[in-house]
Amino acid sequence: MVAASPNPIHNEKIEAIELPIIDLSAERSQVRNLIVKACEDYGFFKVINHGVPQDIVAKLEEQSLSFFAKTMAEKQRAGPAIPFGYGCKTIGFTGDMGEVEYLLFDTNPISIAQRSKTISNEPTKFSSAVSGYIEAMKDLACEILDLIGEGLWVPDTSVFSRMIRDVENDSFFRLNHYPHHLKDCTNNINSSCSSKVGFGEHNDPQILTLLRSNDVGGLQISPQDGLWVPAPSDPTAFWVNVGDLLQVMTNGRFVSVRHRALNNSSNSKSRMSMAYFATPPLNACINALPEMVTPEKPPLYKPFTWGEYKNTLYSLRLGDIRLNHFRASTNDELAS
Ligand SMILES: C=C1C[C@]23C[C@@]1(O)CC[C@H]2[C@@]12CC[C@H](O)[C@@](C)(C(=O)O1)[C@H]2[C@@H]3C(=O)O
Ligand SMILES: O=C(O)CCC(=O)C(=O)O
Ligand SMILES: [Fe+2]
Repeated sequence: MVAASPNPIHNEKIEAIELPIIDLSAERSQVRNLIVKACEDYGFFKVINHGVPQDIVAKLEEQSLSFFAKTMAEKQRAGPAIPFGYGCKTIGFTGDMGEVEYLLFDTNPISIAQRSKTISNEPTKFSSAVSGYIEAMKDLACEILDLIGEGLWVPDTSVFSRMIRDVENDSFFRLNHYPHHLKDCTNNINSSCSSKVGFGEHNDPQILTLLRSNDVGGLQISPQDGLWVPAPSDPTAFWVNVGDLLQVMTNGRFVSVRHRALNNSSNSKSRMSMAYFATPPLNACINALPEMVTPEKPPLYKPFTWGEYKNTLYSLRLGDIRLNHFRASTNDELAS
């Protein structure tokens, strides 16, 4: 079924496919199999009954809203996002732009407390809302990663979550705000110019992302070239994205999901999203797990550390397929 959603780019198909929804309170053996299937089919799924207390989310939403409602001069006190701080319209360092403003953090509570002094008039309140949310996201990410370890039947089921629990983990956290553009808006909500790219298409580089938004949609995934599938907003749930590192560790069995966020000017309200990026330590060696490699399926990628990957990532454009820079040589290439 082709949906009537506004499409910013011609020759793209927008299709309303039902994306996997996984109830984390269901029986464990069933949950882990459903998660593995969703990671193989889409690299993307929604979790419900996840056990994250609603007040943790509500506190952060309130703090974020009051930050984004400030004047530009006040917001800029949070410093440019190089790489952490406040950013408006520019994404990364290589010229990418989008209809978005954001705050990017590392997940160390001390640096969050420090940065909060430039963000809020009530820094302790802001910092405890961000750190409390990050702690809950870390637990949820580790629980999902343990289920993945079990579902893949690897002998060490904590192989993924251990990297995130490591004190040296390099996880990031991001608050995105997509201001609605009433001035651009005509009365015709089907107008093709009513939708702009908020956050351009890309793959998340890390292991796993947990994404939560308010009740304003805009997120889309691309399971194949030229096809976009809306991921409807659900403020009570989390969307889970497989990132590049999990694709490498599963030797391509799981897919790093291509996604983007549109800023739809026909919305009466701004979209706000919160993204936790579960990331290993800089010195963690990223390689296909031995159980994922067979003579018929040799490693698809060369081993690298997260630090090496991170350096490459900042030198590339948002939409680049970064993993192409780490492909293992094929037998044919070696022979030539
Ligand atoms: C253009 C860029 C922004 C980004 C770093 C990069 O050079 C390429 C990857 C981008 C991305 C996408 C997912 C996350 O939002 C992010 C924090 C990340 O780890 O990689 C962003 C980076 C960013 O905004 O700094
Ligand atoms: O806001 C969204 O829905 C997507 C954000 C995103 O993909 C990101 O921050 O990496
Ligand atoms: Fe993303």
